[in-house]
Amino acid sequence: MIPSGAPIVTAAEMRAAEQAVFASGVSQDSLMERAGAAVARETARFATGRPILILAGPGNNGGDSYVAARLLQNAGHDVSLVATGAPAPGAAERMHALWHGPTSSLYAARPRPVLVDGLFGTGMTRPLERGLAAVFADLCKQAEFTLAIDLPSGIHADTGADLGAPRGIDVTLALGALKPGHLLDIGLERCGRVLLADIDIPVHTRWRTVTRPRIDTPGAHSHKYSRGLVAVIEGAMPGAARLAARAAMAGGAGYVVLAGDRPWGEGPDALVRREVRTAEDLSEFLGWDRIDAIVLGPGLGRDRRAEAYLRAAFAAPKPLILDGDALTLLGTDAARWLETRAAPTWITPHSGEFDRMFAGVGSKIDRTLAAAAEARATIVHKGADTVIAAPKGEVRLLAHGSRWLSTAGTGDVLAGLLAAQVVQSGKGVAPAEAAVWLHARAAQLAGPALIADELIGHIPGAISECL
Ligand SMILES: NC(=O)C1=CN([C@@H]2O[C@H](COP(=O)(O)OP(=O)(O)OC[C@H]3O[C@@H](n4cnc5c(N)ncnc54)[C@H](OP(=O)(O)O)[C@@H]3O)[C@@H](O)[C@H]2O)[C@@H](O)CC1
Ligand SMILES: [K+]
Repeated sequence: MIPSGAPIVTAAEMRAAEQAVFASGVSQDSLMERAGAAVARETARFATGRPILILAGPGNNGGDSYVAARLLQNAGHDVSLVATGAPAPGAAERMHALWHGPTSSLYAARPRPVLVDGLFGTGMTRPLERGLAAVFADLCKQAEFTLAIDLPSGIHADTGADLGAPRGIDVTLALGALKPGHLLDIGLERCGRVLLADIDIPVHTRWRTVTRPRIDTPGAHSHKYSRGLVAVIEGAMPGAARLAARAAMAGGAGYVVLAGDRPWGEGPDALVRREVRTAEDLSEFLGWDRIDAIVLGPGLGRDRRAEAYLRAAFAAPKPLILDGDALTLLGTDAARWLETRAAPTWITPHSGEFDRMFAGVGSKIDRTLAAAAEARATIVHKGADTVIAAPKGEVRLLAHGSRWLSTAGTGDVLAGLLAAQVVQSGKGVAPAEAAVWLHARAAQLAGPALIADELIGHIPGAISECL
């Protein structure tokens, strides 16, 4: 469980925020006392009287450990401490000097029921040394409850990459703000439950976790067109487009048209069919001024006609949602193509599609942000760690994704749901954030081993939580 709408900052931004606090007259010691007190509070809450082993690394993460150890001991807990080296000069060293309880070296450490990991936090620069990682993993394994201070040692703060983090961390207490490492890559699965401790460090960022949207009940004068018309374009695999169209309907669009060469195909009776057999037919249809958003890509195919459909959709001056085969067709020229569009565009690649379209280095956030700026499109970079990025620098990270979403068709549902949010809530990151939240919530409501068709049935339930 990760707090919704919580700010996310990189290690460097966190350090800068700390420096600003120091510049305002707060000492490093008092900030470390705040951090250590938060750690002690949460540890005590979960320890329920059991003996505690605290691991203290050489940096300020270790400094937090020394504070927590002292406060827990003063409160009557049975605390022992393991130090992996001499504390760094400054606050950590001073906090070390204030600890008067039992201390051992890592290799002499005996497991205890409660383990607090204060080895490394945002300062991890390289993989854990093998011997240390093995002892640490063993102590975690033998503990009944493990809490990591700020980040599990062995998770890269900015990327979530695995630098040797153990399994079995129950709670990670993020200090001041979430870091990308809590939500990305291996970090997402190794942090356990993430709690956020407010230690009074103001942070300014455009990166947040996805929040529940507020959705308006249709007004007294609402009608099918005012609630938005979504056009979904069918292709070689019509089931995918049908899923997108049904999801747009369930997502609250007022009118959904499925355009393709199967004018009397299956689907709900409320789904309007429009016969489109050629790119010319499609261009003519997309010229209809009632259309508020177009979905292209689910099951489109990659043949000549698909390419011509893509060109027709690009030429239409309407909000456009591109997924699946449309993204594959864009290929490595994606950014060049996308940035030519005057109307807003959203693309929803999974990592394979994203990597085929965009180069880039850094974390998933860095790469998605760079691609969004280059393509001038809002990108929903799907995965267990979904990242939404907009051209002007906003980022949203999904904190409650369901692993059960990794089945065929769930992406088509997301594309349709996104179109429904685009026609209802406008530009940029907001509709993408709403769609991603509803999609994830519908998946939770659908439960394990869900299939995409069932997911659609749970969208209204997810919406009802947003009214
Ligand atoms: N500033 C403050 O007052 C506040 C800070 N806070 C706390 O401080 C944490 C950040 O502290 P930090 O910057 O000191 O980094 P930290 O994570 O302790 O590690 C740095 C040390 O580890 C070393 N090292 C790195 N990787 C290594 C490896 N693989 N194997 C071995 N060594 C390795 C590295 O060595 P070096 O790379 O320099 O050789 C350096 O000595 C933050 O997460 C939060 O808990 C909060 O309490 C708020 C107040
Ligand atoms: K840690």
